[in-house]
Amino acid sequence: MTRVIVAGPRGKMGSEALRMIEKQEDLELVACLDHKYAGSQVKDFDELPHLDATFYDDIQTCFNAVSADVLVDLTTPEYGYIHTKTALEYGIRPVVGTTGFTDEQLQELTDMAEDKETGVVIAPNFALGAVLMMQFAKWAAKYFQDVEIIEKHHDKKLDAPSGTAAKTAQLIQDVRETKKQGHPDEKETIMGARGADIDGMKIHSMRLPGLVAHQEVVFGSNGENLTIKHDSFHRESFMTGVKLAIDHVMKLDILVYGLENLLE
Ligand SMILES: NC(=O)C1=CN([C@@H]2O[C@H](COP(=O)(O)OP(=O)(O)OC[C@H]3O[C@@H](n4cnc5c(N)ncnc54)[C@H](OP(=O)(O)O)[C@@H]3O)[C@@H](O)[C@H]2O)C=CC1
Ligand SMILES: O=C(O)C1=N[C@H](C(=O)O)C[C@H](O)C1
Repeated sequence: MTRVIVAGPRGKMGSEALRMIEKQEDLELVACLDHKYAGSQVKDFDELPHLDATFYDDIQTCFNAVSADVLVDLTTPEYGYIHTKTALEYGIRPVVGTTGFTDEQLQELTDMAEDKETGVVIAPNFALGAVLMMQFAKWAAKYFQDVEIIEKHHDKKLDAPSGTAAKTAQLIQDVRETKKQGHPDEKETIMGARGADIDGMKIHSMRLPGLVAHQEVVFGSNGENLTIKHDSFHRESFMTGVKLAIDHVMKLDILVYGLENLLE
């Protein structure tokens, strides 16, 4: 039995994670970390599963009060980072879905995990289709140098570009040489019109009510375009990946960034 704490239990992803955990015979929810409602039980909330697990609003109090194997963090960039560091200090293995960490923060957490020989999984996207979309994009980038990433999310999202878009760009960078795309003399008459720039490739972030999580990676060459597209229509799409990450993190002693590293 793996004992799990969920941070962000009332959120769109956190509540879905509670529903997933409730269905698993080998996972036990032992506590929740929120910044509100300390002392409440999960079952006190009508919209959450009928589970006996206490809400804590202080991470140290929480970690001192309960024995846990894994912290699943689905909060905000600011707190996700603090939670991940604190979990490592307590020897609790973090599974992090929270996006928006800087490269420096990711490096610091990587070094800390190695130093403590404690497993961490940070996955910018837990949906298996999205992981495949990123891998296909990396493959295509070997043959198509010009690429633009268009990510579309709900308008409650805090970070831009999305973690998935940033990870996709990183995977493409692994195989693509720096190239400034578009006309060499192009000028933006409205700032930002051409999107964010990574080594000359562009990322465009759309935020609209009604969207969940969607991305297109569009490659261009002479007389042809290749579009690789993924849509998450429901947050259930992320839960197979969350369970996979919980199972794997128990066997790891380093930080793994990206679910593709856990797939056969
Ligand atoms: N890796 C993946 O596959 C996916 C990752 N994400 C990422 O997961 C994160 C959460 O997304 P989502 O569920 O949509 O966001 P929500 O805003 O719906 O949920 C975040 C929750 O965290 C709570 N929270 C805020 N601060 C704290 C804190 N200090 N301690 C504990 N809880 C806190 C919020 O409470 P309150 O509302 O009261 O402030 C809220 O309930 C984001 O970073 C998002 O990008 C999302 C989908 C998929
Ligand atoms: O905030 C979201 O919703 C999502 N965040 C992740 C990201 O930033 O890529 C994963 C998915 O796109 C949904």
